[in-house]
Amino acid sequence: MTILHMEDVKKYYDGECVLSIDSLTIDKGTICGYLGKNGAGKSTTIKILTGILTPDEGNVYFRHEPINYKNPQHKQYIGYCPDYPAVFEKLSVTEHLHFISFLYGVTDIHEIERKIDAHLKHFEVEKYRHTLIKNLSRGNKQKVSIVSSVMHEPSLLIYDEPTLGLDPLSIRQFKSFLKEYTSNGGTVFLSSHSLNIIEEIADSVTIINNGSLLKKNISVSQLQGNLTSVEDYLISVVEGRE
Ligand SMILES: Nc1ncnc2c1ncn2[C@@H]1O[C@H](COP(=O)(O)OP(=O)(O)OP(=O)(O)O)[C@@H](O)[C@H]1O
Repeated sequence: MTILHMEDVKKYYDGECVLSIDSLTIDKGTICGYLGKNGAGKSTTIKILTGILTPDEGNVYFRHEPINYKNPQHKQYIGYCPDYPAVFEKLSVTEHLHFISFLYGVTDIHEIERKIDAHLKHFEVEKYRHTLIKNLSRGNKQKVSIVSSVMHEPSLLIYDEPTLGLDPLSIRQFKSFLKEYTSNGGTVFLSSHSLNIIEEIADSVTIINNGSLLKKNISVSQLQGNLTSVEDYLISVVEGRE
């Protein structure tokens, strides 16, 4: 089943077309890796999917309903994490997570506390629960940002380079976090230059270059079956050899 679908979407900056996607579908319950060179258009796509940016042409459908960009209701079903810690620096970790939960209409304090405990434990940052976020390291702020994105139990996670600044142990925790999330029916659209993460957890990859999709929903296990790494595949596609 398709959870998100883009159709004939275009975005222009200063009259120049930086994104032109004829169609893109994200299937429920999968982890879709979104790959491409610097400046290819990944963040622009993600900002359109999350409702941060409005497309200049075309439509985006969430659960088959067109998104109304003047009032993007689908935001409440989406967890977004950019490549920088999207956190309120002046709040403590728990204050921040309570605040984000309230913003999304989650009001059961016990339920919020239960989630905070579980997620902080998962990322081994529970000792910082009362620390002001401004006093955390960059990587720990990023973990709080990741946790913030799931407090309202979204059905779709859209992540733009979420592991920037995470150490190898935290990256392992991040991978198991996403696997658990999808095992409970969640869907993930993950832009990342860390191809080892994509190789390990993604079901499929979609490749963008110069604002257009070159490959869509290519099965990672099929690539592995052909003894092709995601890295080799990405480079050969971008260089026009695939
Ligand atoms: N606010 C803006 N004004 C003008 N051009 C922009 C703006 N934001 C992005 N662009 C341009 O749009 C194109 C796509 O940028 P985008 O940030 O989507 O790339 P990306 O694939 O996410 O790159 P990276 O891997 O470096 O993060 C680039 O050419 C970029 O210079």
